[in-house]
This record gives sequence, structure tokens and C-alpha cells, in this order.
Amino acid sequence: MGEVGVTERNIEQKSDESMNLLTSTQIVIKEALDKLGYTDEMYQLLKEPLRMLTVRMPVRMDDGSTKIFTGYRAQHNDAVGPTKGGVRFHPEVDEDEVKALSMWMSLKCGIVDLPYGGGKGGIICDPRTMSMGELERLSRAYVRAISQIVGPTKDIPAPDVYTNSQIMAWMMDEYSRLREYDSPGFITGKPLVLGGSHGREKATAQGVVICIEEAAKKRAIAINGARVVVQGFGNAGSYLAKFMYDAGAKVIGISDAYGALYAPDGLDIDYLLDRRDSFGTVTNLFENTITNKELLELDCDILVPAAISNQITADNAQNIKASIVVEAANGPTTLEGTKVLSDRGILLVPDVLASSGGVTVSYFEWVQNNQGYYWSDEEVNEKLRKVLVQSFNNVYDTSERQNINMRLAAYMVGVRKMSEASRFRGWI
Ligand SMILES: NC(=O)C1=CN([C@@H]2O[C@H](COP(=O)(O)OP(=O)(O)OC[C@H]3O[C@@H](n4cnc5c(N)ncnc54)[C@H](O)[C@@H]3O)[C@@H](O)[C@H]2O)C=CC1
Ligand SMILES: O=C(O)CCC(=O)C(=O)O
Repeated sequence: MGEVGVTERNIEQKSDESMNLLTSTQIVIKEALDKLGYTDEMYQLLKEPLRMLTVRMPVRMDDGSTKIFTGYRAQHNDAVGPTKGGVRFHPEVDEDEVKALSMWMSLKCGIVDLPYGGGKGGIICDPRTMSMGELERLSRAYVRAISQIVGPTKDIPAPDVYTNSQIMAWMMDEYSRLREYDSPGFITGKPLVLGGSHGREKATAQGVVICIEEAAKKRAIAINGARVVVQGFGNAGSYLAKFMYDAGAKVIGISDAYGALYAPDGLDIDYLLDRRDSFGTVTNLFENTITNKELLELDCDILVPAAISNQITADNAQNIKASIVVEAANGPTTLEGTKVLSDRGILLVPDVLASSGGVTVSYFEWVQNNQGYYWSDEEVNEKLRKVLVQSFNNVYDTSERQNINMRLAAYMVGVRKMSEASRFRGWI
């Protein structure tokens, strides 16, 4: 931590803290289990995924060469039910990160009370440099490689960073071909015409908005006119910016992997949405950009990291000016960063709560696939709001009652269901 030159670091590179995504998750899980009175045996069960599959996939590239890609699927704990979680295509995917991501999925499912455990997948690749044909062959190869451990009642993938409904459609088709029957419930985040759910695409952002509204009430901040900064302009970040903009907030900063845009009087979000590409890139069209680091430190009321992990660390947490930080991304704040923000009285709504709208509507999609009967957009929104408002207040009240920060409170709420299910199954 705190090494010389860290401020100059390219944001794509990882800090020492990021090596500890898994370790820091284990530390908070242990703390939550201790507070709940569980023994060390429970911690030993939950500190790592039950299963971690590494696969190597040969894929024919457009130029005729063959490239070998490495991918992972982690299944953290399936005591409650099948595991569930997205698949990430990113050059920086690594084994420990996928493990931590699967553990966060277990916590999310516990917090919003879904009948799932956590899973997560990833492939080391850069889809921004691949053709549609190459992406399709890679997506299908991944499903063939992990097919033995996934399925509608085993482990149900979904979208995450740099994956989308088209990739879900190819994966669903490959799985259905392997099994020789149509299996829409194998994966969620599908296009509507293939059994996708209304509201899934915007669900993560909608869940974040509900958490922002609830957090703003606690801090007496009016959404109308609030200054909002959003890091990341992909699925989560761009919908979120749009919802906040439509609600009358001033979105003064947004960013992507290449830089950030800042306008003190507010950005024209509709214009930016119109110009962004399918990877959530838009800043390359502008000249007066700032860095992602500068974006995070802008003077604002509400800051939403909605891109990648390890963005708020011991290095910059002191400089964050927002009153409320709501984590749409997975793992954007390190343990050290969390401590600094909490000590400074900034309300931090943690990822495992704030970004749980995505998996909640994925669950709705899976339920609709299983029953073959589909709900309206209004029905989905109403159900999502109910779940998220209740979950936010459950975690917030726990944090107040126990006098702890919301991350530890969320872990306490999230870890309980899988612990109890593991105990009833006789595993501990
Ligand atoms: N899509 C979903 O349903 C859910 C997503 N999340 C989390 O939200 C975050 C964003 O995911 P999506 O919006 O789905 O991904 P996306 O692929 O749609 O968009 C990613 C955005 O992050 C930006 N980005 C990538 N690398 C970056 C870097 N090094 N620095 C700054 N920005 C960078 C991209 O330019 C893009 O704007 C991730 O942490 C993901 O795990 C969490 C829950 C559900
Ligand atoms: O929609 C899902 O099933 C999982 C979404 C996800 O990967 C996440 O919440 O991080």
C-alpha cells in the first residue's frame, strides 16, 4: 500500500491491495460469523468456494490461428440451492478474484433472500479486440468446458463485465444443444425473445437507485439537484446515470476505461447514451477529459463506483468528498478504504447490497422460465422495489443496532442463510 508513484498508476493495473480481494473478503466473513456466534468450523467451510473449475479453451480466430483462452467457474456454497452468478470477460480476470466474486454472490443471495448460493465465472480475454464470430466461438467453448458442473438446477450463469444478452443467448443455445432440449433456465440476462425477463437489463442500476433513495433519506439529501458522480458507463453505470438524471439529479461526472468527463453544471446523459459504444466507452470522443482518479475525488453528494474493483483504497479514501458512496460495482472499495470512509462518517452502501438488483431480477427470470409464464415490466419493478427497500433497511438497521459499518452488517445478514442451511444439511 501507499507505494511511491501509485497516483500515476494506470487504472487497469492492480495495486497490492487488490491481491487481497479474497483475503479481505475472508476477513469480513470471519468477523460476521464471529459476531453471529458461529464456530471456526463454519468459517473453514465458507472461507473458499466448494468448487473451482479452471478450463483452457482452444478457439479458432478469424485469421485462421488458434488461441488458447483460460476461464474459471467458482461455486461458493450450494447449501441453500443452485449457485448463481455472472460471467466476466476481461483481460484482468484472475482466480482469486473469481473466488471472491462467487463469495459476494452468496452474500447477495442471502441479503435479498433468494433460494441460491453464489457462483461466478470469468474468462481472461479482451472482447474489445475480438470479432463477433470469435466472441461467439469463445462463449460456446466456455459452456462446453463447464457443462458438467452447470445447469438450471446446479449453477446458473448471467452477464457481468463485458458480457451481454447476445453472449447469454449463444451460451443458452450451446447448453440446449448439448442437452438436446430447450433450456432457457440455464442462464439469465437473455434477450426477451429467448425467455429473458422484462427489467433485467436495467435491474442492477434500478437496485442501486433504490439504495441511493433510501440512503439519501437517512442523510436528508434531496435527489432532485443532488450532484452525482458515476464511475463506469456500461450496463450498471449508464442506466444509473440516466435514472438519476431523469430524477432531477445533476450527473456531473461519468467515466469509462479510458478516462472521465466532468461538467460542474451537469452532463447531458441522453446525448452520452446516444454516443457510447456497446462496451460502455464514450470518453474517447471528447478532448477535455479527466482521469478516473480525479473523477472519484470530485466534489459531489453521491458517488457511485460502477466499473471495476479496488478503486477506493487507503491512497484516495481520504480525498473522497461525497457524503454517500453506493457501490454498484463488485469490490470497488478495499478494506482499508472502507475503514477510512467509515471513520470519516461517509455512508458507504456496500456492493453485496447495492448491486443485488441484478441477481434479484435474474431470479425472477429463472422463476418465469421454470413456470413458462411471463410477467410485465411493472410487475418486475414492483417486486424488485419491495425486495430492495426491505433489504436496505434490514442491513441499515443491523448496522445501527450493532454500531458497525454497513459492509459488516451486510455480511452478517448475508452469511446467516447459507450458514443455517449448511448446518441443517449436517455439513457442520
Ligand atoms: N451487469 C450486472 O448485472 C451487474 C454488474 N455488477 C458490477 O458492476 C460493474 C460494472 O458491470 P457492467 O456495467 O455490467 O459492465 P459493462 O461491461 O457493461 O461496463 C463496464 C464499464 O466499466 C468501464 N471500465 C472497464 N474497465 C475500467 C477501468 N479500468 N477503469 C474505469 N472504468 C472501467 C467500461 O469502460 C464500461 O464503461 C462490475 O463491477 C460488475 O461486476 C454487479 C451486479 C450486477
Ligand atoms: O444476475 C445474476 O445472476 C448475477 C449478477 C452478478 O454477477 C452480480 O451480481 O455480480
